[in-house]
Amino acid sequence: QPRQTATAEQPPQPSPSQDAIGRQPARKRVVSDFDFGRTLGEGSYSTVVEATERATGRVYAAKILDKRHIIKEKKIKYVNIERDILQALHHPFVVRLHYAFQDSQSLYFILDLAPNGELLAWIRKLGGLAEACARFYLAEIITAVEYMHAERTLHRDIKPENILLGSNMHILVTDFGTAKMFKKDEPDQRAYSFVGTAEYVSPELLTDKAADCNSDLWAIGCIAFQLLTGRPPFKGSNEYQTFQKVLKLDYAFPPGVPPHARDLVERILVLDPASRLGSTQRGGLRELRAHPFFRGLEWHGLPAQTPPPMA
Ligand SMILES: O=C(O)[C@@H]1CCC(=O)N(CCc2ccc(Cl)cc2)[C@H]1c1ccccc1Cl
Repeated sequence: QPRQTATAEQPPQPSPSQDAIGRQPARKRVVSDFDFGRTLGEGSYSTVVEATERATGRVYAAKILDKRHIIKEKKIKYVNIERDILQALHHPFVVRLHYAFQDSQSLYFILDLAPNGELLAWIRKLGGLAEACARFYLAEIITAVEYMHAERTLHRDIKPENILLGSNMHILVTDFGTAKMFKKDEPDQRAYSFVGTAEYVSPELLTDKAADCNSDLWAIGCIAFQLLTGRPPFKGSNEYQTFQKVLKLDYAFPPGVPPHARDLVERILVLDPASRLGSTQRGGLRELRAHPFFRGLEWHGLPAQTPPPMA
């Protein structure tokens, strides 16, 4: 590519390998580009540690997976799915994958750091959020899931442990290892290969193993209940007992839940997926925005709003 000679009128054009303002292209990162620090969390197939990029001082969360363990547990497919979906999703409420690399032992996902931890910890600490907080964070969760569904992606394991809080106290949805991204022309937009976490699993997944957008909607209903009361609606002494409660819609509100909030949960936690408020058959999650519980909430521009103080 002969460099064009700069003339008075024609400033030097950056060569194709340089981006617009002449910066170096994004070089493939390697392990030695980072200093790894304290452990932030342990998953069944991964460890998340703080990672500082030496060249810039930027601090990230590094999700490190042991290759031998992944192979032994036959999870290679899930790792590739997580990588592809993280790479494809770009939204302020979805954790961002900055770099992905590997060495002989491990795979590394360099992700946004979420300094304020899991939403679950806040719910437990406060015993449930004040109505204004519950409204705001439920709206952010609905916004994030609506974006994923628009990208033909089912999360399939939405729960307060997978909803992190950034330094600005906005949400960052994480853990896409069990998500499913459909191709544009895929006729059957249902997934048959995975069961989520017992407290948030939908009845249709337990009966006919099929999960779709309405199953993520069910999880939103469970999270709404938990944001308001401090506990998930369906909780048995073991997984089987929890499944029984889900299938029988066996849950009850404690006293003190505002009527509009209760009504919203009751309209989502419906056994028939198509009849749920916000179901794909009823036009999708946007239907939730019109519910009286959200009266007064400005849905547009949530990422730019200041979250209400966590209480
Ligand atoms: O998708 C990519 O960017 C590459 C493509 C080339 C490649 O080899 N990998 C790793 C594939 C892989 C997945 C699981 C195990 Cl146990 C080993 C290798 C992919 C990869 C690299 C780093 C981190 C994750 C992944 Cl999936």
